[in-house]
Amino acid sequence: MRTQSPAAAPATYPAGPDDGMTAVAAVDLVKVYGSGDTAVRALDGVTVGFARAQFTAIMGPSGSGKSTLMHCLAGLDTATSGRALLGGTDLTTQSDKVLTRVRRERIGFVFQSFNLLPQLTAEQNITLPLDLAGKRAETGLFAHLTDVLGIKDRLSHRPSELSGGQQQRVALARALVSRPEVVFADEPTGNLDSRSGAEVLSFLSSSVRDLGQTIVMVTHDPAAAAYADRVVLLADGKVAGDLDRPSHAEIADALQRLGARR
Ligand SMILES: Nc1ncnc2c1ncn2[C@@H]1O[C@H](COP(=O)(O)OP(=O)(O)OP(=O)(O)O)[C@@H](O)[C@H]1O
Repeated sequence: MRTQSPAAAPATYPAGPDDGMTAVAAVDLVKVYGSGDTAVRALDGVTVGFARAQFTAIMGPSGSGKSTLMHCLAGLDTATSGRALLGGTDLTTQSDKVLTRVRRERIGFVFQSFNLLPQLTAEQNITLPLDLAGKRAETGLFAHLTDVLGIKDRLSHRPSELSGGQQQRVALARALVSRPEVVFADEPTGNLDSRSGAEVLSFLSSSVRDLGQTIVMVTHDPAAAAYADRVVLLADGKVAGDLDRPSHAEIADALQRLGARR
């Protein structure tokens, strides 16, 4: 394990978050749910950048703010203060209408529960974000993704006719086919057996190498996080660690130390 690689975005920004290497970033991000005595400070001044063409896992104890951070960076939730930057766009100052377009056109999502539309075929699910944006897939990308993901002969099937692993592979193709600036994956292997989960993680990691995709994944599973180039640890709404290409054992150890600190 190294503490810093040349490709890794620094946790703070000597050159500023618009340094051209950073796909998405939080700058002193604060999120408070509720008010008065019942207020919860889910994010307590998080500053972290996620480099282009890198696979980062976000980990931390339950309630540490992982989902809140991802939701603020994806324009699904609004921060209380600070900045959530996607490329040069500060999501915290955008209207709901702009945020809807940003989510549809600039971000790919992969969820634990697949979130495919049941009435559409696999192919229609994959092309839906492009269809909504009135765009076509980059030449060859649809064929490449469906080939690599092994779903070419399943394209006319509906989700109910596919296994969980196949459904998640359809969701991966949907997330990547528009070449989004970042793919956010929320526990993408949470509903899969270990073999299907390993296939999904291998694909995510190869899409960084082969397509230059930027991926940010929230996970509880150290084995899943070990596929990432970098692991950012959260605790109590703050960044509590930043590991460069850690092994499974190093991740498990860091999580244990965080748990013991509480
Ligand atoms: N809508 C909400 N209203 C009030 N409090 C919330 C809300 N969403 C999250 N929280 C609180 O904010 C804190 C951070 O929650 P968050 O879901 O981001 O953590 P997490 O690290 O993703 O947790 P887990 O691993 O259990 O999914 C927790 O204390 C949680 O109870």
